[in-house]
Amino acid sequence: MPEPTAPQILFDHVSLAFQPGGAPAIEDVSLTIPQGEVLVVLGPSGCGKTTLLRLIAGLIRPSAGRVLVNGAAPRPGASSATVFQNFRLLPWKTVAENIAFVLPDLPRPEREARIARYLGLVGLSRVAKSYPRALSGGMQQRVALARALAAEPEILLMDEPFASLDAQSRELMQGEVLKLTRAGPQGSRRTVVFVTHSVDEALVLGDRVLLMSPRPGRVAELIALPFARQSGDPRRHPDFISLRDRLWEELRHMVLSDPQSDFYGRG
Ligand SMILES: Nc1ncnc2c1ncn2[C@@H]1O[C@H](COP(=O)(O)OP(=O)(O)OP(=O)(O)O)[C@@H](O)[C@H]1O
Repeated sequence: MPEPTAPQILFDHVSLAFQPGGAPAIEDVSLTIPQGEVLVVLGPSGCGKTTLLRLIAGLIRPSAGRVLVNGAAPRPGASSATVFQNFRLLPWKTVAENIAFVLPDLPRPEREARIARYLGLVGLSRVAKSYPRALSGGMQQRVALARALAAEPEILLMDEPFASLDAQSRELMQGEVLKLTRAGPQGSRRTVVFVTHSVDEALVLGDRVLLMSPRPGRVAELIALPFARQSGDPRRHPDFISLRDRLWEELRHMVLSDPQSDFYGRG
């Protein structure tokens, strides 16, 4: 399979401080993400994972350096859609209306077809007419995922989207993300930047893993996964366990050596 090459997302020596002159949340991050890649971002709490997503979404601008998406500064809502951990469904709208809300410009038959397609994909066709309060937290999160997918963005930004799901739903949803991102020829595949705290999830879903170190957030390592896009369960690949152990050890070390971490100096 040919390697994807075009840098759809470019970070060029990017630093960001939330307060002018304050300590940077992320510092000197340089990175290219080709079209169609699934990049999983892993790192201790506070290392700037969400900040990275918000920069790609165009919600914040770098204090130094450049972020480019398709060669231009990103504009909110232009080429990406985000699935947050804290799904933001509108409580006064039904499940179907929540999804319709992000598709205002589509003619009605097409809009309804999209709603049906993506609700089917997340296994929730039967609750289209329900209100969010009638659904479990996990089901609401799947609606939020369907809503982001239904917009069919070029880039899908996922911020711990499965953190609140039960183990079974989480695994099923990971399978759906894999189907979505693996299907289709290069060029038609969606680019995904996926933030997680789970090393296993990172290794199952990613083409590459970006490991970030904290305070300020920097690129600690970029790892091309040897089992990405291969048939079969990546967890059975001979390199899976050793890579998982290594990443765990690096994360553990980062947390134990961070003076601002609750676990500083332990272990
Ligand atoms: N709006 C903001 N104003 C000031 N500081 C902020 C703001 N948003 C984030 N920060 C700080 O920037 C740093 C990076 O935050 P960010 O949320 O990107 O980290 P994260 O890796 O996603 O954390 P977590 O894993 O806990 O979600 C943290 O120190 C955080 O306190």
